[in-house]
Amino acid sequence: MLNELYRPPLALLTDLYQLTMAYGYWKLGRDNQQAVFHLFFRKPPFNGGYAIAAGLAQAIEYMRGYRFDDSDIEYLASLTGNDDQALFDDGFLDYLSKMKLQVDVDAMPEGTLAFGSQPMLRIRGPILQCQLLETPLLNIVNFQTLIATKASRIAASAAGEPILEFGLRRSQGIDGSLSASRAAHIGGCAATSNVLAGKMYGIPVKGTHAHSWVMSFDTEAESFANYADAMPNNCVFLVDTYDTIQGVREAVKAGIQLRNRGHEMVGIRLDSGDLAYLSIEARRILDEGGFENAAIVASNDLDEHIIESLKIQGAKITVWGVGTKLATAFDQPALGGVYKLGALQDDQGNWQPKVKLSEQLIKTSIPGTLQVRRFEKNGQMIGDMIYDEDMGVNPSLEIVDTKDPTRRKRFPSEATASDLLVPVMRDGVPTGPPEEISTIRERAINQLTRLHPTSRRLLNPHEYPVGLDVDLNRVRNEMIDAARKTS
Ligand SMILES: Nc1ncnc2c1ncn2[C@@H]1O[C@H](COP(=O)(O)OP(=O)(O)OP(=O)(O)O)[C@@H](O)[C@H]1O
Ligand SMILES: O=P(O)(O)OC[C@H]1O[C@H](OP(=O)(O)OP(=O)(O)O)[C@H](O)[C@@H]1O
Ligand SMILES: O=C(O)c1cccnc1
Repeated sequence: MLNELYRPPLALLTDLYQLTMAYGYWKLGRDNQQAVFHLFFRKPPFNGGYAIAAGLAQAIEYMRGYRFDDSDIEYLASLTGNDDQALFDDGFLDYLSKMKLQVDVDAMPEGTLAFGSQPMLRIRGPILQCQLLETPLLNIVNFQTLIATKASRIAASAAGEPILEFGLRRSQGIDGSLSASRAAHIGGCAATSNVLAGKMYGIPVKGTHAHSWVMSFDTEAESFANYADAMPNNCVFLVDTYDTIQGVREAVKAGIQLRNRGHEMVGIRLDSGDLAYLSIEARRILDEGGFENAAIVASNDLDEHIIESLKIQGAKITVWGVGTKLATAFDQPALGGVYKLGALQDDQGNWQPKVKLSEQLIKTSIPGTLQVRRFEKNGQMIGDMIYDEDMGVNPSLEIVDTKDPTRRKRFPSEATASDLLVPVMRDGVPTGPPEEISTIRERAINQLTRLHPTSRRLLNPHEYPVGLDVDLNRVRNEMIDAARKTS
């Protein structure tokens, strides 16, 4: 199923300007000029200290099947410019119809902790092809990275208690929901209510019942009894349709009947009112009724901040149902990931680094063919270095902050170091099968334990050190000076 959704023809899933540039490169005979682009964000979302890389499997799936089919070519042939003449000529359309993707992609495996300014993906290949890929790669990776990060924050606030992702009904369209469910699981959610996402991506699915079930019977007691008859092995009773405390008492009665028939009630769900107070009361009633192990699920517009607050209030919630605020990344609906040219090969086959200037240093691009090296000591991540693979790493192991060049840090030589971008595609062919989602999820959880808690905290986290290798920093400064002089 994963293959079907991202299966071609999806080559038109790009901005028109990518095709106008592609046309220009083709006309100039520059279509095969080799280029390197990097995909990165500048600042972790939600004012947090980190992001969790996600979406690579779908990005690879998208590229793996990349082609323009006959109907795509027909559509492109129908586009006209302001003189009503065709936008693209037949030779170019023929070229597109025969084009095979020849890019090399190096990327952070999904579930890797990512920080500002560092490439999560590096795409090298014919400039025309790299350019066409910009928009779909950003579309796929930006959203999943955003949601995986949100889920990770929510999971952190629940401190190990399971989160059920309930976002489907309020998420942004069909793939908005499916990829949100996938990314939410990577970020730490235990299960989803989205059955198609469960089937497609191998995510556990879970569900309770709605208020409509209770309302469809004359009494709440009758609704619980009938639900227990129908679903004895999955009984979570929604107790807040009329009076929550009375609802919990009815759940206990239904639970006793169920137990007499050899089944155990899973728990209850609260969906309104003061969740701290009601969960404490519900716990007492359930315990007194002999249901010490019954779960108390809570839902109702939850996010990491409300969950944190409920925990401080001593809420007795054991399972958290989170929908809207998670699947729509409510407080920051987009990750500002960008895709920038790093280097171009000249006629002699030499790589020429490229830079884009900006008033703000953080927005000035980083030239070169970049790699990210992560340093760790005593099992803790101590900082990341962005370096140019062609220049290598300066033996000083010193980094310079990308925003403030006066801030520098030197890594100890005994620190362990690993490069984060690994080959995932060569000449348009994936280097291996997609990873299991459980492997990705475990990677995210494991890496978080290696990030210092001060960088993990939800509010005003300590900024994890990321900087440029000193040689790369010097070359970048020289290029900035030279570009300013000529502009
Ligand atoms: N003890 C609590 N502390 C902090 N926030 C809470 C607490 N209990 C519930 N909330 C949150 O308060 C928000 C709004 O709750 P509100 O009381 O408006 O809705 P409600 O009780 O569900 O009402 P309705 O019956 O209209 O759905 C929700 O996001 C909910 O998760
Ligand atoms: O609040 P969220 O985090 O988005 O979680 C999903 C919400 O969706 C359902 O409500 P809805 O009113 O749609 O249906 P219901 O009648 O089953 O409660 C559910 O009861 C949750 O409150
Ligand atoms: O199973 C549930 O309780 C559920 C599913 C979707 C949305 N809200 C709740």
